[in-house]
Amino acid sequence: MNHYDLIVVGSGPAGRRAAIQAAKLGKKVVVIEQGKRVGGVSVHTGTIPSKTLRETALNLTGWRERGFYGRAYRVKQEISADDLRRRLLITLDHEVEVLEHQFARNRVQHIRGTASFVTPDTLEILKDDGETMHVAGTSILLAVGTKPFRPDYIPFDGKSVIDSDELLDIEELPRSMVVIGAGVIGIEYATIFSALDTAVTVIDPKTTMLDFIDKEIIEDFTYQLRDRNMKLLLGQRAEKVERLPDGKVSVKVDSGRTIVTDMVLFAAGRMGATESLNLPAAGLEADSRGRLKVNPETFETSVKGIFAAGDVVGFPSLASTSMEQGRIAARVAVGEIAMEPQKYFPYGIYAVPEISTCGLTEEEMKERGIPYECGIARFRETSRGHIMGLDTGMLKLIFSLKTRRLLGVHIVGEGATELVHIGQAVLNLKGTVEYFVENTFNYPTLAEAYKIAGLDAWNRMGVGPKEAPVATAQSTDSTATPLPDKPAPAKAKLAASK
Ligand SMILES: Cc1cc2nc3c(=O)[nH]c(=O)nc-3n(C[C@H](O)[C@H](O)[C@H](O)COP(=O)(O)OP(=O)(O)OC[C@H]3O[C@@H](n4cnc5c(N)ncnc54)[C@H](O)[C@@H]3O)c2cc1C
Ligand SMILES: NC(=O)c1ccc[n+]([C@@H]2O[C@H](COP(=O)([O-])OP(=O)(O)OC[C@H]3O[C@@H](n4cnc5c(N)ncnc54)[C@H](O)[C@@H]3O)[C@@H](O)[C@H]2O)c1
Repeated sequence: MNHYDLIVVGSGPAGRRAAIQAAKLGKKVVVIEQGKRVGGVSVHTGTIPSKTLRETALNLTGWRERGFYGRAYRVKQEISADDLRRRLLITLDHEVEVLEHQFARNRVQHIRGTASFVTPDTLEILKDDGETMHVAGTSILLAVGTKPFRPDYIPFDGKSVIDSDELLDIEELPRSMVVIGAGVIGIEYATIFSALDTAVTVIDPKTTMLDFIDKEIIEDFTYQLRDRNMKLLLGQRAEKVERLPDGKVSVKVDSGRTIVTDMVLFAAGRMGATESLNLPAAGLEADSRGRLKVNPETFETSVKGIFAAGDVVGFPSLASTSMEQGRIAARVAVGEIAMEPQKYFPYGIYAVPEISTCGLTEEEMKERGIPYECGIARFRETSRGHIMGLDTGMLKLIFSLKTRRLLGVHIVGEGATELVHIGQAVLNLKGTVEYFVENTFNYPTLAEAYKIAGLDAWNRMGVGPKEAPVATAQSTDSTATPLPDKPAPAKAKLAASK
């Protein structure tokens, strides 16, 4: 039986980062992956495919040009499912190739098969041909990710009633679609299909959506969705989903209405993929959603030497944070010091339009009783916005009145997921409103919105109380009142507890 310094189960963002980090430290590492190709949910059914689909949809529809040429403008009149898939396959091939090359040049071994515990330090690997083998490790990292939640009352058939993993295999673009679940996945796909001219209805039992985003941003976003005729049935429950003989699907909603549609996408959360691991053999137990509990600083489970990282540990369940969790877990597992991650990480929601956010929302400022001021810039006020034909999009900055520090950045509109990093850097480096007022930005750019929003807030903030540390654009830890911690340390530390 082969023995490794670190065995990694799963080759998604958490697993791949962990494996390469441990290999760079000179350790003997193996990655066990049950999928046909390495990359995990992120490469094959999640992040990369959905973002490629979005980019293809925006390009083929000419979405970004409609500000100039009107809503009827199209680059390609008839867009088929094959048009969308073509670009997807090329992108995924590149992703897998890069990953395989990284593994090869860092001498990370890769075994294809499903791993399950025999003892806390030994795993059995079941291969496709039915053969089994065993491997032992000084440490084991579980980076097994998640699977879509598929309740029994939904008649999934992979064609007209599907989950988000199946969406990439559809044969035809639906003319109408009901999306059940207004979470990140539901909203991203609902808005992408709406951009493709599918008539989309979103149903969610909650009366609000994407509650972790600043309310003013969600109001602007919601207005844009309604303006292009998307139906948002919030506070309503899809009670019964039935496939009809003519191939359509009927969705009965508890408000009394019944919607007949070409396709239903069920996107109401995901479950930790821990079923096949035989956790009791390792002395571990998952929660009711298949997730594992870890120490949020080390990512070690309750069993010494067994670590878990990525979506399987729950919130925030992002590819970006999963990578960092994997890297930290690997360093701890092989006995190296792991630097604590930066306090604030961004969320990027790749809907149409994009939303991105970092730091505290206005609602959180109020809850914590922090006196604040906001600055807002609309993209249509920027020259770059004029050049791009943008009539929507906004950036909102939130500053503490006491320390003048930036505490939140919230963006909806073109380029939001890239633009947010300027705000993220200022947040983590503890910069004040003066940074935006005194800094020169490239012109014409959308980044100029930071200057406009900064000035907007600064004009209303006055000079502030004498004791406020406003002398420099970047206040230091010793002079500034520390940024209040978010209540959930797990969020700040990239780990889960929700
Ligand atoms: C539709 C969608 C869109 C998304 N978009 C974004 C986005 O834009 N930005 C972002 O940051 N995040 C996004 N995410 C989230 C992101 O994909 C996940 O956070 C990320 O993939 C989690 O990485 P992971 O390493 O935990 O595991 P995963 O990527 O889930 O990979 C786990 C791997 O483990 C393997 N595995 C499981 N059990 C076993 C076993 N017993 N033996 C061997 N192998 C096993 C699986 O086959 C899988 O390949 C999206 C997710 C979805 C579903
Ligand atoms: N851009 C990104 O970063 C990105 C994109 C997609 C997914 N993700 C990650 O993937 C994870 C899963 O996303 P998700 O959207 O599936 O889950 P979610 O937990 O974000 O949202 C689930 C939604 O479904 C609703 N819901 C729950 N049960 C329901 C039911 N029975 N019927 C109807 N609606 C119901 C909930 O009210 C909620 O609004 C998220 O944690 C997210 O972080 C991230």
